[in-house]
Amino acid sequence: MVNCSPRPLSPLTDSKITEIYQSDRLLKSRAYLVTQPFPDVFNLFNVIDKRLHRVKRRLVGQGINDQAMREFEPLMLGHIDTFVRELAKSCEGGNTTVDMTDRCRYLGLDIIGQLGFGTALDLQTSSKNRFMLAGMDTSNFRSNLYMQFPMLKRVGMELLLYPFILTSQMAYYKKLRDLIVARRAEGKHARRDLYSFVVDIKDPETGEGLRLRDIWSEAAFFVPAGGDTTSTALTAAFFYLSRYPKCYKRLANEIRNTFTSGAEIRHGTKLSGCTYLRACIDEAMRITPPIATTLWRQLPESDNEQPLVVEGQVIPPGTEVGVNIYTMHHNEKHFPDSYCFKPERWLDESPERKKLMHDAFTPFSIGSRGCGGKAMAYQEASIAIAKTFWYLDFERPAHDMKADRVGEIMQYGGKPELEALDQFASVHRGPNLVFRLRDGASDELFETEKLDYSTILDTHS
Ligand code: HEM
Repeated sequence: MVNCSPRPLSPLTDSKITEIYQSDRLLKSRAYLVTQPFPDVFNLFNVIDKRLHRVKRRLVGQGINDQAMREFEPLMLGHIDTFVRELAKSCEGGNTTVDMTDRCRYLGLDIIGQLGFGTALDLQTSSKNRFMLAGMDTSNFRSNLYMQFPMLKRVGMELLLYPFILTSQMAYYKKLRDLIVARRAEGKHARRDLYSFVVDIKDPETGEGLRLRDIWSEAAFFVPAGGDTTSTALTAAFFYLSRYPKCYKRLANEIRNTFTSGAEIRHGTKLSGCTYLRACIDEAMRITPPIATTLWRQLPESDNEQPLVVEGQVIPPGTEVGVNIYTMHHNEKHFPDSYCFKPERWLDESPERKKLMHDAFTPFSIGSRGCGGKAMAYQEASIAIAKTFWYLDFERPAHDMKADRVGEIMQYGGKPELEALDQFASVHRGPNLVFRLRDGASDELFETEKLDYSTILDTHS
């Protein structure tokens, strides 16, 4: 193994995961600070100070907790129905292949735009705002580069990147700013969107509220964090289900025997009873984590009175420690035959083996800095996959070998894997799939176009 980055290696054990990510003393590494747009602007992602983090997290949490998700669900359903209708439209006029990375990213951004600013960005149905994806990619690439090699930012790498930043990233940043300005004009609590919670964040020491640049910085984190992570979970699930026919069949049976209509597919006991669906999502995120990287933590230089011990090793102040998510998810001790897509492992194994798996499965990370949007991610992914299986069938484009291979790499033992590059969030292409409407599904699906989702009430206990 070659360590290319100027970072310490991170030996892999599950007890390290808890000792590092649940430690009260280890904070996010100072490397996160390279993502600050200005030295005095912190967002929920890069804030290191514990007190300020708690204030931000508490307020933002109100916008994405279970209750908020229940209220937001009708609007989420509207975007997911559009997702399925757009897939169904690809069936018209022959076998058109659909790149699922694109489709899932459009869905992700439409949902986060709605949740964040109460606005429909309409990436799924119009190309107008799709430039946001390229801008977001450049922004993630740049942040990841500096997080891995903080020195590059200091030596003026920015000047070299500037021409690229100018074009795509600046257009994306301007769009975020325009969204905020438009939302601000409506008044603070005109809607219960994320903006309405974020805007109440105050510095615990000074009591000062957020400036435009602070809100912009929160948005610059939220859009990719909420919009472009669930999209990877979804893309990966479609990838593996198209390559494992037995899993496809078992999931199709579960969905089609649980529900009696597409409209019934929403948050509630029937959906949470679809245990194979949940196992497929977890297994897809295990093999292809939406964030596959090492989340570095650090003991502050000032914390030097008591030695910090992680698994018997003293961690000196300033040293960065972390466990790589992708590598842990492929640890054979926890996941035998780890390159094989086996949703059954989450259901059929003994309690001891299940514990071993859960100890090592951390796509959302754990501890106080773990993901705030886990409930939303599962809700969105479960409904999108279940609705797709309800209305459609899909398969690989057998007629086009080249299209079929997009995004695929062969791993050990000839196991197919969705190729994902670690740019903090995973970057991928494909899979290309061909869809077919199920018998009798067309009428119900296209009826959804006429629905007013804001009138759908939460009828679940
Ligand atoms: C499958 C989808 C998702 C995955 C795998 C995921 C994963 C993660 C991970 C690994 C972190 C920790 C990052 C770090 O330590 O630097 C994180 C943080 C976070 N995520 Fe997610 N995420 C997902 C979806 C979402 C969604 C949908 C939202 C909300 C709209 C969201 C909101 C957040 C927030 C607010 C944090 C910061 C938590 C804090 O520091 O307090 N995530 N996520």
